[in-house]
Amino acid sequence: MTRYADSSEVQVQNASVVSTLFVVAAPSGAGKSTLVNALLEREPAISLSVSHTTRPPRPGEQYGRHYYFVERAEFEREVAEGIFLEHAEVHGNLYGTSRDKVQGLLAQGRDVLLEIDWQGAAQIRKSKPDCVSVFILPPSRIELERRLRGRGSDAPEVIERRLRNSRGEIAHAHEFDYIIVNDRFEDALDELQAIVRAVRLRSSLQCRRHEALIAELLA
Ligand SMILES: Nc1ncnc2c1ncn2[C@@H]1O[C@H](COP(=O)(O)OP(=O)(O)OP(=O)(O)O)[C@@H](O)[C@H]1O
Ligand SMILES: Nc1nc2c(ncn2[C@@H]2O[C@H](COP(=O)(O)O)[C@@H](O)[C@H]2O)c(=O)[nH]1
Repeated sequence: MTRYADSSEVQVQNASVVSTLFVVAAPSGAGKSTLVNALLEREPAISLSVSHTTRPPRPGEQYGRHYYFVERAEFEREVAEGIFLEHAEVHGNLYGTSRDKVQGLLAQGRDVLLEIDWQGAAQIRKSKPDCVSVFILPPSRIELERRLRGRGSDAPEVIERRLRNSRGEIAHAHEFDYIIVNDRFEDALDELQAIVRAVRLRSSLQCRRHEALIAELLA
């Protein structure tokens, strides 16, 4: 097996498996989770990383499915132990991505998607420069507020805080490889899927994936 150090791409010779790490970020309420969940229905081969967080669960959220909900002291211990590939404080709560889970999936040749904030995306870009990052924008501030309030999952003061923070988050949109405006949902979903498919096609056509065939043809 040939591994490319410090890269999100892992090639397994002969099996020609190449995996990609996708990063999706957005201001709260832009529709990132709804888009990602719909993408995973269309593209079930992508694994979604389940984050650790100190945020209390919303009604209906399950431990291990939506998040690993932990106390702040436990999260801080895990940070000290180095278990996170990236971690950040977002809207007053701590969030982090398990290093072992992501590395394990990539090593198996699975594409992995991280739904994280811009600070985590910046950390991932440093350690995994081949990652593919997408920022989701709402079509307007009024619509962002309408979606956050309409979701009905957060207290009014939490919604106010997230709306206030959205300016600082949107200021980092230009750091991402792609931007999608989530106005008409189906259009945004098609665009997200198009990015995934284009990246996969590009990976499948890379020269190093065909080393075994070239060697066989030259033998
Ligand atoms: N294109 C769209 N048009 C109208 N409503 C939408 C659209 N996309 C998502 N929504 C709705 O907006 C609300 C917020 O979406 P979602 O929970 O996916 O946001 P999010 O970006 O993941 O937020 P957070 O970061 O807080 O988890 C949901 O009620 C969702 O159904
Ligand atoms: N840096 C990270 N950010 C994360 C992670 N998991 C989620 N998030 C981001 O936090 C906010 C709020 O999420 P919510 O579920 O409380 O609405 C949102 O932007 C998420 O993308 C993570 O592991 N690392």
